[in-house]
Amino acid sequence: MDENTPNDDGDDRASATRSGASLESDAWSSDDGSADAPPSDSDPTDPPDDEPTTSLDAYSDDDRPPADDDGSDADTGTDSGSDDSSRTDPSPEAGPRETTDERTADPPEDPDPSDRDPVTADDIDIEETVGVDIDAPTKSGETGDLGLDEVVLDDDESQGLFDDLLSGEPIFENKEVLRPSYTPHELPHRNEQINQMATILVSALRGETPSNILIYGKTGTGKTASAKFVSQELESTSKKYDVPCEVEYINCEVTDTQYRVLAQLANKFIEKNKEFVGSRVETLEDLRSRARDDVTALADTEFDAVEAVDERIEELEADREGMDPVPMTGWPTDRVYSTFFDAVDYEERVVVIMLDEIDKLVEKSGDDTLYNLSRMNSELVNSRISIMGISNDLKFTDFLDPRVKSSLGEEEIVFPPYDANQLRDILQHRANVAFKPDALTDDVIPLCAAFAAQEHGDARRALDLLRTAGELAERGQADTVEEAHVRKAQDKIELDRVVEVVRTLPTQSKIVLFATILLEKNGVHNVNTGEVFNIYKRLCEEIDADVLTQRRVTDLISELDMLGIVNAVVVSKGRYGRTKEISLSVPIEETEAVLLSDSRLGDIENAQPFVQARFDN
Ligand SMILES: Nc1ncnc2c1ncn2[C@@H]1O[C@H](COP(=O)(O)OP(=O)(O)OP(=O)(O)O)[C@@H](O)[C@H]1O
Repeated sequence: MDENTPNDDGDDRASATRSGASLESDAWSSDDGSADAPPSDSDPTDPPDDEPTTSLDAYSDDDRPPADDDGSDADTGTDSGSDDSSRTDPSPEAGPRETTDERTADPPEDPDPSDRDPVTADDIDIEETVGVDIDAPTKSGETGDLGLDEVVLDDDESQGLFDDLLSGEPIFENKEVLRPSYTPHELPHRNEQINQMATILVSALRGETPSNILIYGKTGTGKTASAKFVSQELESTSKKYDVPCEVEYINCEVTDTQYRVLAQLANKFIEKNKEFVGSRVETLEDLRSRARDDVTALADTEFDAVEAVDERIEELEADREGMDPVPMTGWPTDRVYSTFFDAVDYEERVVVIMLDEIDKLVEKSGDDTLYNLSRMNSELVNSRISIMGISNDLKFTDFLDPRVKSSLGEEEIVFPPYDANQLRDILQHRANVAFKPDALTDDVIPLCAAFAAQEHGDARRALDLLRTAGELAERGQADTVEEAHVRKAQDKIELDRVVEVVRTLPTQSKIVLFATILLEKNGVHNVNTGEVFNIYKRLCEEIDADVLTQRRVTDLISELDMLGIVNAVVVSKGRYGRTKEISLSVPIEETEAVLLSDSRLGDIENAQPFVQARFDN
């Protein structure tokens, strides 16, 4: 679903791109050299922009860790030192001894210059570097004969790197509250859905099997947050009333095969069973020792003699011995299934299995897991299970076996997208905890909410936007977060998304995109498929990649269009038929940098001749 979003945005930008120079006029533009230019135009002296938090940053050649600054100082030092390069000239006239004389002439009182005579050229280099680097004579007022101690002292000075950043009044009170990993205690505008879930799951607290639930809704509509909130409540209430009820959460995007789902569940229950056995054995051992002293300790227990307690302890210990965890690979699936089955049925309990991104599991490995889980209740003796599936793909049940479909969808709950007002409330709740008082100007939250509402009412996006805007303000050492920070944050997040999409493209699509970029960089806008294909072919030959047919390349262009990376419009050329005019919908420099970070495309050292050749044809 996310994939559609860049497409929309891309169209907007594409129209701007298309209004650029015509094919002929800029054909020989002076952009030529820029293919080799560093991708980012960020100012390397601006420390805030250097934070490597965005994926784009990773591709920026301008990013230098602060240590590089020191490095460049060192370079400067060496350069200035090289003014005196004659001193290190190994020619007979300028030997090491002369150098020493020149240097030792500076400090007024050298205790015994003659002692220095045997100094070698190597020694001089070290002194020279140290002298220039740390500027010691001026600082300490001592001689230029510096020891390592001074170097260490100078290091103390570099510890000021973070002082400036720390001294700025921080904007955030608790940034973690805005991160996706934070589970909020309050979920405004989700009361209805939360109550629906609670009404269904309350049967678990009565020892009955709750109906299976399917939760649908677009990304960022609070499905996971609400489901986790309800599970926490369920588990804490079950503890309060001492009812055995547990919730197991599985993210099927990560755990995406039947084997892994069953193994993960089996291991969780094995772990719990071991804990249960451990505490039971402890209690029984205590009982046994009391009963040995006084048999009446067994009154009101299920045991009539100390031997019976012994037997039970032995049984439990044997059980514990047999509780081997399932390895993450290697067992036949039936064995994993039966291990899970035995583990879950070891004790009396009601288990809710929460399968987040359940559509990913079905997509990857079919509906076997769901089938097996949904028929388990008819065979379980002590326990009961119920499935809570969460999906942002409304149609995934179309691929399910009808039996699974009907059993899984006993109850369905839909999470509608948030509108701008709802997002505003959500942001306000979080902002109260996340930011210092008065750190936000009045228009920040409404603007974040409005941007996110345009994108199918995604609360995650709204929170990201608010956090990024805060971070940008903090890095710019601003006192408050302002509208401009939100707009900058919106651009940054959009760019990060583009970078991620481009980075994960298949190589062939990357070559096609690179061909389009090369043309556009040379001022050739609204290129047609044939032109892209010609450059594409040459690039493939250069890096030894398979050359696809023009038809396939046209398909790849359509895919890039669907991802919002290029905009391809079919135009009629009268009697010459129809062709596709392609323009880029993403920022050129950044996209090119991402493409060149691919090891295969990075091999293309100078792409200019390919584009030149196009004009020669
Ligand atoms: N009503 C709400 N109140 C406060 N925070 C919310 C609310 N709804 C969503 N959020 C926050 O938005 C972010 C995304 O929510 P969540 O992960 O629950 O969405 P989702 O619908 O499960 O999305 P996906 O399908 O992509 O997993 C989380 O950080 C969550 O805390």
